[in-house]
Amino acid sequence: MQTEKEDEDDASPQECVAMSDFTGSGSDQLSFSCGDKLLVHIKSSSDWWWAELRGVRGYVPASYLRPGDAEEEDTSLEDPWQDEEYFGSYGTLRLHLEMLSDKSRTEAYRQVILSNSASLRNKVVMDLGCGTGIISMFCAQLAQPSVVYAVEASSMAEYTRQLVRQNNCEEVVTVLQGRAEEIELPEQVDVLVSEWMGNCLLFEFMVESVLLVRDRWLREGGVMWPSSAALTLVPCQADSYYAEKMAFWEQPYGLDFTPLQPLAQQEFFTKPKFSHLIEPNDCLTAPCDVICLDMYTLQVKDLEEIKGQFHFCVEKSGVFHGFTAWFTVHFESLETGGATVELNTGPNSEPTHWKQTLFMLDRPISVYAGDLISGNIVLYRNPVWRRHMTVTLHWNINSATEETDNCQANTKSSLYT
Ligand SMILES: N=C(N)NCC[C@H]1O[C@@H](n2cnc3c(N)ncnc32)[C@H](O)[C@@H]1O
Repeated sequence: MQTEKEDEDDASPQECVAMSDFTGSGSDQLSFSCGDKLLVHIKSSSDWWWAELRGVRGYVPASYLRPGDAEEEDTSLEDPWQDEEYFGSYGTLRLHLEMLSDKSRTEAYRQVILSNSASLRNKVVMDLGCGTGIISMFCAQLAQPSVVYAVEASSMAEYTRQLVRQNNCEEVVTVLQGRAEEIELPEQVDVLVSEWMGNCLLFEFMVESVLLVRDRWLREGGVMWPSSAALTLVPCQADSYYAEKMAFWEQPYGLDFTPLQPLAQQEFFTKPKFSHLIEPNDCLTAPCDVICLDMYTLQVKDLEEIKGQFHFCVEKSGVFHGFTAWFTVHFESLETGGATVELNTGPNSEPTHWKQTLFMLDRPISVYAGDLISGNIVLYRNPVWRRHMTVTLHWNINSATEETDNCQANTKSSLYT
């Protein structure tokens, strides 16, 4: 409960920076990510302060914060892009095997090249973040571009050169090792193709590199592949996940372990579950595209905070365990009026290695046909760790049944680690 004092607005709140992630428990604690800038209004005690982050107030552990004007600690020594770890992970085969084994993803890019093969003749292409070079080699095999600049920052690039030679593509494909936004090309490109999508569409924020390269190397009238991207959300039930992580503690081996359930909620339900596979009939409503990105107009500054609204009408009564998110990207045709290719990572399409992302509610709630779940989603890019973001969901449930015209305000903030 807020004391009288905390209701007052203090004269001059102090800006502090979070030194690590914190996941609040209960409704009066405020969650934040490492690097977030908070406004401290009241230093209620030596341990807990009353603070504000992006308009939401709550208690925060004082030990997690340092004054905003304090000397940057050794975190400034670390790369905010964590490139060593990031490109290191792409220097091994594990992630490339996962991506190449994803037929839905890889065949979609193949289909894009195939269906535009005639128009690709004599075109200059860049494959940004080419990995093993699969898309570049599709271009060389299925079309006749004049050149494909296959750009790869990780040490995989040296193997990519071998694969290009091994598959007789060296006439067309030139492999360049380096961060795409830092390399020099001899010419502008007609087509910028990249497979940049991460969990929840934006995680990794490779999309920033795509935008920087677009602005520097894509010629006037050039084509972006993907051309657009959408993040889709749906309220869902997640019985098996709930049973596995929460109901489990009710009576393991005949004992009552329910005192551990608050811990389980904190540990398992406060962060998103990547690689969740939702069944179509887990969806409680029709899904809604909450964020739509136009790859021709999207700006890097827009990535700091991306907001989307949603209004869901419950189609069938059930248990509302959480929200599931996925993305869809579209590849426009090089020919006017030509067919657009779609890569959809949702539950009604072939599964992909991204699967879907599940945001569990702190506690499930029964909903009934006709109930309205409306609110908004905000993707906040981490101001320090530039490949990370926080996803915050605010929603209300307006019950359709007369007896309970409850309108509960709820907030869920899921931190990406
Ligand atoms: N979520 C994804 N699609 N990740 C694919 C990332 C692939 O692109 C590479 N990559 C990511 N960012 C960049 C960049 N700015 N420049 C060059 N290669 C990059 C990365 O090494 C990996 O091979």
